[in-house]
Parts: sequence; C-alpha cells; structure tokens
Amino acid sequence: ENNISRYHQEFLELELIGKGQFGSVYKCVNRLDGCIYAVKKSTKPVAGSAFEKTALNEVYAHAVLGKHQHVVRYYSAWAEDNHMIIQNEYCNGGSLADKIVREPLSGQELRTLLLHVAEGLRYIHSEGLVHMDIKPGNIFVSREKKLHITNYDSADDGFEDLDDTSLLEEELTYKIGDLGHVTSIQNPQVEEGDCRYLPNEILHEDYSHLTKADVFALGVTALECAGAGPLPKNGDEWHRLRQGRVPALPQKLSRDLVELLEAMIRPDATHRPSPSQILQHRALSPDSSK
Ligand SMILES: Cn1cc(CCO)c2c3c(c(-c4ccccc4Cl)cc21)C(=O)NC3=O
Repeated sequence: ENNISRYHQEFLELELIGKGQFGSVYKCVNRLDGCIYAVKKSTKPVAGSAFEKTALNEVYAHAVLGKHQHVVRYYSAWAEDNHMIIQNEYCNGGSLADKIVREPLSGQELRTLLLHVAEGLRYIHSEGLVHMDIKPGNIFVSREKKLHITNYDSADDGFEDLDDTSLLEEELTYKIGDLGHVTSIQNPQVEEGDCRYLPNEILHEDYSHLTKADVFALGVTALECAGAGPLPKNGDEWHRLRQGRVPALPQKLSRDLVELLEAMIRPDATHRPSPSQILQHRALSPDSSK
C-alpha cells in the first residue's frame, strides 16, 4: 500500500497547537498553496465505535456546512496509517478559552461575541443541524488588521505619518469550531457535550428543542466570558444556573445585556430566544453601546 504519508507530503508542520484525548492539532503550512491550516490528527477510531460515529459526524457536518464567516472552514479529511486527519481553516487569534484566561470580555466584546456566534448558530440550524458542544474552547478567534481611512489628512501626499493605532485596526471575528458533536435536528443522535454548558433538558434526554440547547450553551459561555467562571460541573451551583439565575459578575453590564443572557439560560427551552431573536435583541442593536 502507499505508505508515503499524504500529511507529510502536503504539509510542513510548524507547531503543536492543541492536544487532548481527541488527538493533536498542528499549525501547518500547505506546501502547494503556501497557506496556513489547522490540522487535527486523531487515532483512527475502532470501526463501529462511538468514536467513529463522532469522527464521521464531524466530517459530514463540515461537508454540509460550507463557507460561513462564523463557522471554521473545512478543507479536507482523510485516513492514513491508522489516523483520521482533518484540515481546517487556521484561526490566528487562539480560542476564546485562551482569550478569557487573563481577563473577562468587556460589554462591547460580549456583544460582538453574541452577534458572531448567534449568526453562526442561525446558519448551522438553518441547515437542519445543531452543534451540541458550544463553549469557549470550541470558539476560535481570527484577528485581521483592517485599514480604516478614518482621519485621512488630504494634505499628506502619502501615508508617511501613518499612525498605525488609528488606521490599522485589529478586527476580531469569532468562529464556531469543533463539529464533533453536531447532529441532525430531525433524527438526533446526541453525544452530550461539556456538562458545564449542558441544559437540564438534555441531561434528561429531552431532545424536542435541540436548537435551544445551543442557545443555552452560548448563554453560559457568555456568562463565563463576562467573568462568572469557573463554571460548576455539577451540584447546587450547577442547578442554580439551570434555574435561570445569572450569577454575580465582576463587571457592570447593561440591563439589556443581562436580560438577554437571562433569557438565553431560561429553564424552559421554549422560552429561550432563537439565534434570530438574539440578533434582533435591543442589547445587540448598534446604538446600545451608548
Ligand atoms: C486547539 N486548537 C487551536 C487552534 C488555533 C486557534 O488559534 C485550533 C483550530 C482548530 C481546532 C480543531 C478543533 C476540532 C477539530 C479540528 C480542529 Cl483543526 C483546534 C485548534 C480549527 O479547526 N481551526 C483552528 O484554528
């Protein structure tokens, strides 16, 4: 058989950027197109095992969820020497989990996070799928320097006085990644995600409103990013959160934003807003930052 590794033929490994029970993720440059990719290598699951279902789930989901600016893009997947390999878009800003280690997100960053991830969820749900493992570790950040001609002084003939703080601003884009738990809304085969973000109804195997499980997980994710962490994995604190009580936060958020977060973690899934309703919420309207 062809024992030349496609992985080593097509990619130059730059660095290990993640390691877990799932496998290892490398930052790689593709030798042909010169672009950077995130490539995950996981041990090939035993045929017929739950791991195989997850691995195939992920690739099927990526194949269905083509190009969307708030879903990490998929390029290719293949099996070689007992490994499953998936090549995805590389997001150069780390994961949201990395970002909130040092300090919580500000009100404005929380609004941007909710807008981007709600957009991504609206797209995933519109394709008849649900993510089922929304959490900071599965949301990736892309940072791009955008040229903003804001205070361009026509007197200058060039950009010699380019003050890069005003013109080259950093724009953050949040992208939903890790589609390993994605399942179909119509005939769900739920592999529970991280219990810190799991709504009570899923724990009780009530799959009648799966899209609202993603909304709940996004609500808890936003609370954690606002400084409510570390989140409980069980016990009284876990149940208090499932009674819809927003925990004390180390920062003052606008009443509108707190009301939106409370709505997203309501005990009754049918009372939580859909991604579309989140996007129309007054807490996220442009003038709400005043
Ligand atoms: C740990 N880790 C760090 C990163 C880079 C963030 O700056 C990362 C990425 C991905 C993934 C990933 C997650 C799940 C499945 C496949 C991949 Cl490639 C994991 C990642 C992915 O799909 N795209 C990434 O950037």
